[in-house]
Amino acid sequence: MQRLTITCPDDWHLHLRDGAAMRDVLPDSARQFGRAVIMPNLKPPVATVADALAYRRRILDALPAGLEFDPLMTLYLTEGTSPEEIRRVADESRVVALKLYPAGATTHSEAGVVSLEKIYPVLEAMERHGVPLLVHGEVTAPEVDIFDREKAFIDRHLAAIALRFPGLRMVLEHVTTGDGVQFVKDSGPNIAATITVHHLLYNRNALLAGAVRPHFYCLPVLKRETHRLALIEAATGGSPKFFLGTDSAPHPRSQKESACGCAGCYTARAALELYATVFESGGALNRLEAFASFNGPDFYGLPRNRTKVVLERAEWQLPDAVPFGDESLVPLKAGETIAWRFVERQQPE
Ligand SMILES: NC(=O)N[C@@H](CC(=O)O)C(=O)O
Ligand SMILES: [Zn+2]
Ligand SMILES: [Zn+2]
Repeated sequence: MQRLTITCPDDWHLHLRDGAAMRDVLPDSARQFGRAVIMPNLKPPVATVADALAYRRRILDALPAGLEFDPLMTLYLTEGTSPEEIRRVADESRVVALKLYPAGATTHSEAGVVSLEKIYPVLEAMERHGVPLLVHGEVTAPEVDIFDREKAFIDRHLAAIALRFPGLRMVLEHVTTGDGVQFVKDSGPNIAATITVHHLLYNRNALLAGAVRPHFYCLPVLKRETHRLALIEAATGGSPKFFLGTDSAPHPRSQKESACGCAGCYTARAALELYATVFESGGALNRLEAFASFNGPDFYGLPRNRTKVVLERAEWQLPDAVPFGDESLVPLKAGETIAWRFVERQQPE
């Protein structure tokens, strides 16, 4: 049996939700990942250090005994965020970044930013204090085609922010295009990106060819094959600027299989196994550890994990659905057989 032992990975972009739904999904992530950057798009948003620490406490209270998991919290950047709040973030190691959602770009982004110029004083404070800005990089202008919204965001906004705040550390979250990859590669070491496993596995045909398949609907939306190949090259190519961020985003089945379905793929059930599959088919299994376990902590200035995880090449079948509060949740690859299986986490000797 082929086995793969790597340093315990982290998930640098995760949606855990709250309450009973969170209790159902949290173990999937906490089993595989040592830490995760927890997205703040709750309703109401996690907007202050006090909110983030209260949310972190709820996560730790919901963590099953025996699992070691460190939630790295983020704040939702609004036009009301104050530069003083940035100083509080800089002084609080349990809060690691702020998340920028352009208003209307994605799930629970109503509280997001309409006018980027309004947050320049906050960006200036973040640059000064070394606090990273995590970006959902899509414009929302109705005349811009949904498949072009990432590139338009880079051209219209991200490039200008990078020029104006040259020391600002930024992560282009869930990068989905060759244009995004190129922007990150051409930028300094202060700019990086996370890559989801669903954008590595699928192009937009999965969503639209033959039938509309709502479980493949996420934002940014899946792109054409050339972009998927650019993402694979970025993830497996050895650059330290790209790291693992699942963007696992659970929504109840009833809200996915709907005339107005929510955006988000639930990938946490088999996240590491699916990344392993992608790296294996790219002939780059030896680079999985850097992508999953080294590049993220190095960018954030955090220590790499000391525990290890073991995967084995053994087939298993994902469930058709899993519990999610009062509802059910359909994982990515529901009912399908996959090639890698997570075995265990090992303590250092
Ligand atoms: N990725 C998604 O499609 N959805 C995310 C929000 C986000 O990360 O944009 C969610 O919270 O559901
Ligand atoms: Zn997003
Ligand atoms: Zn997300």
